[in-house]
Amino acid sequence: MGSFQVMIDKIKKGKIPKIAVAAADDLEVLRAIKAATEMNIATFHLIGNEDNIKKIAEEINLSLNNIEVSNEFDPIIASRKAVESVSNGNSQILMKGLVPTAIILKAVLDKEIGLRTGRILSHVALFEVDGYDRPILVTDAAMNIAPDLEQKVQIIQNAVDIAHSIGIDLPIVAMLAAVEMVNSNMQATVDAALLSKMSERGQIKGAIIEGPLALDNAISIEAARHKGIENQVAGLADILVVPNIEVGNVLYKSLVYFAKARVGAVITGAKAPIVLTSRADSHEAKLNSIILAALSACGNNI
Ligand SMILES: CCCC(=O)SCCNC(=O)CCNC(=O)[C@H](O)C(C)(C)COP(=O)(O)OP(=O)(O)OC[C@H]1O[C@@H](n2cnc3c(N)ncnc32)[C@H](O)[C@@H]1OP(=O)(O)O
Repeated sequence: MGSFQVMIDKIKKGKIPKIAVAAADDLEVLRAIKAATEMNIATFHLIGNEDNIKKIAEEINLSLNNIEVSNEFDPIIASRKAVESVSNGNSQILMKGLVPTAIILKAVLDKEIGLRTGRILSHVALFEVDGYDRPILVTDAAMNIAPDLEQKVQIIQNAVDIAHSIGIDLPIVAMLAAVEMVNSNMQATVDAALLSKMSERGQIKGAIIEGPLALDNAISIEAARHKGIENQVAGLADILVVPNIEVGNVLYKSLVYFAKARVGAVITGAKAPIVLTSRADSHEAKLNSIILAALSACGNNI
């Protein structure tokens, strides 16, 4: 059974969360909401162009009877209203609809109404890739642009927390770079080596961190052996930590478009989980993200 299916069973044992959706007037968003409603894993507060929401809902046979709808044309204001719905306790999860990522994240980081906790907020995507024997997490493909060493520590911790919540007790974290040796001209390799040593010394707990590793050595035992990388974790990564947003975003989209991987993604580290997918992602990706966020919100670990 796939990891997303296992999560659904777990979510149903807890209190069903309400999700505030910013700029919900989008076909793929509403298709995901319809599926989540039918699975009974979430209720919704939709903020967006009400006429468009009603029109799309009718087209896809989504009943709005038990769904709260707030009319708001402007995506910036819709984002702020959705964030407020979470910060005032009306909703337990925030979801991005048809709005650019930076706009909703600015509302999330707003000092007055936002969802800051003092921790780093970061994006964690969970992929099921045919041919890879385990679910794989990728971080950070969407929020932190060029994290420094201290930010990478917190990004790793956020991803490790998600790994624990889906039942990976001691995840293997691969710090991705272009090469396996430390090269002082490539900051990613320097940070990776430091993080690996910090893990060895117990400064980062709950995971084994290894790096620098190129992608092939992180996910293929054969490739690692071929390059003479003799350790117990090379080729067996559960979490891929990318050096910057460009690498993460390209990896995310390569897995979806070339490898046809199934994906769900959340922003974690905030007061509530945030469903954040690309506007072009399918309704399946949005549904999987709702599932991942609902599991985080209900605190029912697998
Ligand atoms: C993969 C599928 C989905 C996608 O394709 S997404 C597409 C790509 N993603 C994006 O375009 C978003 C990339 N990130 C950004 O644009 C920006 O970093 C972001 C999140 C909007 C924040 O930008 P700004 O509002 O300009 O923020 P800033 O750097 O001036 O900081 C303002 C205050 O917020 C804080 N902050 C920024 N990032 C944070 C984080 N990750 N966790 C916690 N706090 C954070 C920052 O410390 C600052 O705080 P303070 O005001 O000094 O107290």
